[in-house]
Amino acid sequence: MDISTAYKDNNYKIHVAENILKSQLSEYTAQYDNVYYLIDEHVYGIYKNSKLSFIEAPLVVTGGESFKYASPLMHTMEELLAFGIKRNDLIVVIGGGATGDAGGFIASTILRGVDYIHVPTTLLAHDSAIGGKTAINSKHGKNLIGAFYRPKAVIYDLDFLKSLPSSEVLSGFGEVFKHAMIHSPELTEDLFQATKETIDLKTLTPFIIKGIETKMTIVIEDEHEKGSRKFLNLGHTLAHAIEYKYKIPHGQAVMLGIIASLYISNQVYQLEIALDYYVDYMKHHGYPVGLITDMDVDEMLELIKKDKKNHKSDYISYVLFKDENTLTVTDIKVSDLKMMLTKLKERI
Ligand SMILES: O=C(O)C(=O)C[C@@H](O)[C@H](O)[C@H](O)COP(=O)(O)O
Repeated sequence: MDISTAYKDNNYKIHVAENILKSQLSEYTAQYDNVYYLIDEHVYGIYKNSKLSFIEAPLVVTGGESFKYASPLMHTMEELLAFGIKRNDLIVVIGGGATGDAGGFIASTILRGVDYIHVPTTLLAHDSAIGGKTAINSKHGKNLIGAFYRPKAVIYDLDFLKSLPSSEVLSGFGEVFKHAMIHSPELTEDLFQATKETIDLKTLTPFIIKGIETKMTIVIEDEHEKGSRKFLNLGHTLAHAIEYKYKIPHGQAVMLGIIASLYISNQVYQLEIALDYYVDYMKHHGYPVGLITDMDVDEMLELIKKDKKNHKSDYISYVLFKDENTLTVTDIKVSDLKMMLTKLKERI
């Protein structure tokens, strides 16, 4: 299936299907004199003699989140410059969300911008590869350095998902779940039902596609996150802090962050969202819900204060439900948030 973006210009396609990488990629690479491949070391280790054997001399980069720091990033940039990369060359980034974020950041800054193609290899990356956000981490927190920079295409070969360990499936599913919640209560309930017992990749394809479409619609209306794109950060305010502190996979932290968002929505907007329904479901699937009980609220707040959505000192901009169908971004006083997170710890 191909999904096309609908920006005013500079559009690109998201190709989603099994076993499409080589054939689909060749349609793009044929247009460039030089193509540089940045591949996550874990992905390359698994597929170098099979799906990726057609790639000659790739740059194999540090796997996962540890690639998203200045030092490994500069190393790869220096390598690209040493090879003589030119502005009219292409970079193909193959890996999960972290590789995509950092690879996209390299493409957006090297020579002030070189074309790139995302080849996401994880479930999580059905989210991060869409919408042109690139990022690396700082000692002050996650994703604090980056740019908006559209790829030339996204080639999502679902075959890669078959080798994912269960912790990665759980992580990616966090973003699938988030997209369903953003889409509608009906889609969320369908997803609950489809995954009541197990999260099985075979049943997820329609939800992944729906997730991509949901995200695309929002990103096209607000590419630079001035308004509705902030809704895509549902659950991320606490998630980024938990992920940064406890080094758990991003989407697993997002699930914990969603619990916090629902609890805070109930408090701020006097809603009656059945928190236990969500908490029990997440515990059943093995999400580390206990970290909410363990977290040091002051430490979390220090990280949350650095969130890019914040625009007023002493207030945190939080994505909340104001009714069961409607998301909103609400500025919450740090002292009030401290009280609510402390109560949530006791509530879980
Ligand atoms: O694309 C977006 O916009 C999102 O907010 C999607 C998030 O799920 C994604 O994880 C993003 O990288 C995190 O948001 P950030 O803006 O704080 O980096």
